[in-house]
Amino acid sequence: MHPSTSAARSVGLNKVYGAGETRVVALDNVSVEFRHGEFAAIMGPSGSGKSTLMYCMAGLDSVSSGSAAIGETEITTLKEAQLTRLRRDRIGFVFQAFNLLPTLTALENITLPLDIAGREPDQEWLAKVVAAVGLGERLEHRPSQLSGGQQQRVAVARALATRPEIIFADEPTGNLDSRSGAEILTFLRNSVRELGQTVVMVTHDPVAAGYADRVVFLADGRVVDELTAPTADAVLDRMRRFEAKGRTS
Ligand SMILES: Nc1ncnc2c1ncn2[C@@H]1O[C@H](COP(=O)(O)OP(=O)(O)OP(=O)(O)O)[C@@H](O)[C@H]1O
Repeated sequence: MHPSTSAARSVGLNKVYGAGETRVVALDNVSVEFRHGEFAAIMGPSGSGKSTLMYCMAGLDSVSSGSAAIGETEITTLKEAQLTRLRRDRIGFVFQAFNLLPTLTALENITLPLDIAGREPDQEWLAKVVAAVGLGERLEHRPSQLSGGQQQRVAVARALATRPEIIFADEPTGNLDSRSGAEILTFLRNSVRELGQTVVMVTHDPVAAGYADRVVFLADGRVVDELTAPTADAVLDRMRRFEAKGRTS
């Protein structure tokens, strides 16, 4: 889509929570770039700053200093209303909890962001997304009539419906068994490969990270490494090294 530009970028990003005794440096000078058409994973031990990085880069949380951009738009200086619009129009989100509306059907949940934005759906695109979700007749079912994996597929389709510049997914397989998790990861993988989407996913799981094109590793709020074309084994091996280092330092 935009091969030469980045989909999201941070430069020298810092995020500090609290003050005095309770001060926590969640992000320490993080510079990272996610390219258009890339499926990237963010990994690291618990508390390393993965969710904070995602939230700051997606304009869901404020930064303490440094810069964060979506495409060419610097987001740290935007006013709340502008940020809301940017999130609505340019970003898709998938969370660990599926966050579907219980009174709407699966299909209505998928098209909800378009309705909220008052946008006419791109019918061709929507048809592709709906076909990719693979729910068939269950599209008319309500979330409570769907399995966890099916509900999360609806949530991914909802994120795709507006054809956002980038999708941020926070532990999208965290609530799923391994088979449903694999379906979601394949769906995300295909949305990048076949539909040209850009996905950044926070995960704990080396198997999930193995679906990505690239893994960025965080430790203590810093980017400490990255791996291109990762396998689950290579990711696990890297994680073990950081954890061993953490114990000795
Ligand atoms: N709202 C908050 N107030 C104070 N400290 C916070 C807040 N949110 C996060 N932190 C702290 O910032 C650090 C990074 O947290 P973050 O949730 O980004 O880590 P994570 O790598 O996503 O962890 P996990 O894998 O356990 O979800 C942690 O030390 C955490 O305790």
